Amino acid sequence: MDNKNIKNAKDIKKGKSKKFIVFEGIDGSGKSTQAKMLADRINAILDYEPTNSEVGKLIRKGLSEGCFEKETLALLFAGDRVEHCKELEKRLEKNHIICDRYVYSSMVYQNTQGIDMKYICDINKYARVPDIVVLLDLNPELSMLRVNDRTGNNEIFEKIEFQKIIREKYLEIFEKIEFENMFRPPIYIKIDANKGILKLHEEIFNLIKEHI
Ligand SMILES: Nc1ncnc2c1ncn2[C@@H]1O[C@H](COP(=O)(O)OP(=O)(O)O)[C@@H](O)[C@H]1O
Ligand SMILES: Cc1cn([C@H]2C[C@H](O)[C@@H](COP(=O)(O)OP(=O)(O)O)O2)c(=O)[nH]c1=O
Repeated sequence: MDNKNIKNAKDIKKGKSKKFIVFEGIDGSGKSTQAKMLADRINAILDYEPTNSEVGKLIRKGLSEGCFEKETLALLFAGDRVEHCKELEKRLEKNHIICDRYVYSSMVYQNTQGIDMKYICDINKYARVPDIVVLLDLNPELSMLRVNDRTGNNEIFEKIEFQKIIREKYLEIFEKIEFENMFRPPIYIKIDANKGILKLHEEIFNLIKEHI
């Protein structure tokens, strides 16, 4: 498919192996919704980060209570990812795996909080590079409207000005800079997420099915 937002498609071996697919985007961009719909459609296992491991639970506590230094959070996210990646290879022998957030979230959020990008990459160096990354791009004013419709407390990151910076950082790493580094995936797809849930799902499925 001729889509200017798909990069590096030549490198992927369609149908040869199960794929590790990652969804990224600002809070409320629709990652969880779309990751689940795609997982159901292609019969994939659905993962997410922070995970539900003990480290992941600690992270969620830290996010809601604001009780960790940013340096500590960066290390906890990396540690949670090490645990997540431990069994990934084995699980990929049998199933596609879709993950809601991954190392790119650390590159964007922890860097925005002031942690050096090289350090973030170093502490995440054992993270497996995904086959496909889907970036859901959305104006934070729209995403925050969606999030405020959700029940539960807003976490510390769910502030509109912060989300604007996060969106820009995603676009920046996606367009050129850090995606050129060790975590550059064979395929990455940027999608305008400002459309209905079903329409967005069809668009994502049509782009992904070319490669799995
Ligand atoms: N395309 C969409 N249009 C309108 N609302 C949406 C859309 N996708 C998701 N939502 C709603 O917005 C909220 C945030 O979606 P969610 O998938 O949890 O986002 P994320 O995982 O990126 O934070 C949820 O209430 C969800 O039902
Ligand atoms: C995976 C990851 C998430 N985060 C942040 C982003 C989110 O604000 C928060 C919780 O993730 P998540 O529950 O996926 O948030 P949402 O559904 O609102 O998108 O953790 C990081 O800062 N670094 C990371 O490496």
